[in-house]
Amino acid sequence: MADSVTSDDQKFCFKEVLDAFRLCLSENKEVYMEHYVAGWRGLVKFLNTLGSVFGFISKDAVGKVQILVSLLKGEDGSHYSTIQSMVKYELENQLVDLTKAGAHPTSGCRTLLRLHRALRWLELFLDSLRTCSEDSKTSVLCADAYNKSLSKFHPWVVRKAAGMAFCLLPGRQAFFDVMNVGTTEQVVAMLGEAIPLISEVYQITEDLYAQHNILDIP
Ligand SMILES: CCCCCCCCCCCCC/C=C/[C@@H](O)[C@H](COP(=O)(O)O)NC(=O)CCCCCCCCCCCCCCC
Repeated sequence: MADSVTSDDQKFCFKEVLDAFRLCLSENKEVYMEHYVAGWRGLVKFLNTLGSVFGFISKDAVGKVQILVSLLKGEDGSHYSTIQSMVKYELENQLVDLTKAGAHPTSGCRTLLRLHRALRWLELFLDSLRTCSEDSKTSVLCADAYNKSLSKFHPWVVRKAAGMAFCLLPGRQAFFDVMNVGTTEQVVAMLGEAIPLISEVYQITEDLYAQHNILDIP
């Protein structure tokens, strides 16, 4: 019994992701970095349960999460408590390469932008998972969401590798099982809760980056 409790604790549960995104927004709609990275950590954990073919995607996401965590925990960490404060601090202190790659390849603004673009893919993918029929193929849903969003930022070779990895995604039911939420109805309900939260975080970040003209950081 104790063993099964322990292994349950270690299992990924989609609720982790939901909770992180629920905590992301402050009262005045700032996005807390701590919870944003916690959301990504949960997603990476999910990805890791799908097998090593997704390793190259997971590695990139982990690297980016680590950069943000180091900034948050570093000596200037107080400036990184929200995405808004990060953008202000890094822009005011010329810590971002705005037009071409240069001295700041790991700025918070650049790193977060990469995850932010992937968040749009996630929003589309989760929404299609929520509404799809029983016989839908997750590989097709995932590729459609990718082609409508993140793919335009990726070179051919990355698009090709991603496309091949998508073909190895488990089917809808196995996918729902890995989410570890419960019945299909419960998964669909939890997706219905998570998607608006993810959308709002996405939109606030998008508007902030647009306002500062930093949506194209190289
Ligand atoms: C369901 C599993 C499928 C996951 C597919 C995610 C979209 C495919 C992304 C392909 C990225 C390939 C790796 C390399 C990327 C980088 O070149 C590229 C640019 O970075 P750079 O400017 O520093 O070079 N990086 C990125 O665009 C960031 C990608 C971050 C991807 C994170 C994906 C996390 C997936 C989480 C799955 C969760 C599903 C949850 C369902 C309940």
